[in-house]
Amino acid sequence: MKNKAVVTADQMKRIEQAANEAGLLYIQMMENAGRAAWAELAARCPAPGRLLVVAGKGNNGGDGFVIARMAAKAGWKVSVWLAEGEPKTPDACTNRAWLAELPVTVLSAGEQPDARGWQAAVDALYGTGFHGALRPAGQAACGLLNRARASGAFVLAVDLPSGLCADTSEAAEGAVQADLTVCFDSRKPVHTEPQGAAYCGEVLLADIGIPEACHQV
Ligand SMILES: NC(=O)C1=CN([C@@H]2O[C@H](COP(=O)(O)OP(=O)(O)OC[C@H]3O[C@@H](n4cnc5c(N)ncnc54)[C@H](OP(=O)(O)O)[C@@H]3O)[C@@H](O)[C@H]2O)[C@@H](O)CC1
Ligand SMILES: [K+]
Repeated sequence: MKNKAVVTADQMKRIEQAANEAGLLYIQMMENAGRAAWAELAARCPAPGRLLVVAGKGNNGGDGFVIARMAAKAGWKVSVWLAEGEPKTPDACTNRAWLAELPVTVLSAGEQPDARGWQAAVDALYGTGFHGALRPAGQAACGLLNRARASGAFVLAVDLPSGLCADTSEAAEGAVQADLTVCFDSRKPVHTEPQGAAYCGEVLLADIGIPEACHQV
């Protein structure tokens, strides 16, 4: 794809809004984002194993539910940890509901999984909506992902590692260290500035189908 401009979280929201108004619905963008991230993970971890998806309450968590669905269909043994409780945004709720039809273990906020024994872990806790410091639940979830990585799991960050601010690259104490970050449509400053990029690992930009014309916002 073309090397697009780096955009802020707010610009990204406006680009997504323009795409939605042009007919590429938000839920389709979430589907495209989750599938693109899953494809990159599957390419790096081709043998199905145990996958942990740590999901937040926003649309970043929604992308994580898409990944969980794709992984389960591909034969992975998938657990989803709702680290901050049930999702709150409509599209994330829809994708959460679709998991009920699959052999996916869903853990509530109070059921923290073990950090060991995962081939891969997906950080779908916070994306562009994160700002400020981590609260206790976020600290626990980011800590778990970092311990899973220390125990050998390959960590994929969805859009950006949780605990980082997309616009300033500022890293909250305890932020996630990823092996791979798949970002969507356009890079944000966190992907290009050294302070943020150090947490991202490899950065891949995925096309989620947004038409070029929608970037003139
Ligand atoms: N828009 C689209 O169509 C598409 C968007 N896409 C995806 O959506 C992502 C953006 O989603 P989003 O805007 O829902 O925000 P998101 O990153 O999930 O975070 C919100 C959550 O974070 C929380 N939170 C924030 N700060 C916090 C703190 N300090 N400590 C603790 N919690 C904190 C906040 O909680 P609250 O403050 O409301 O209690 C809320 O629950 C984007 O990165 C991409 O992955 C793709 O699917 C493509 C289509
Ligand atoms: K994330």
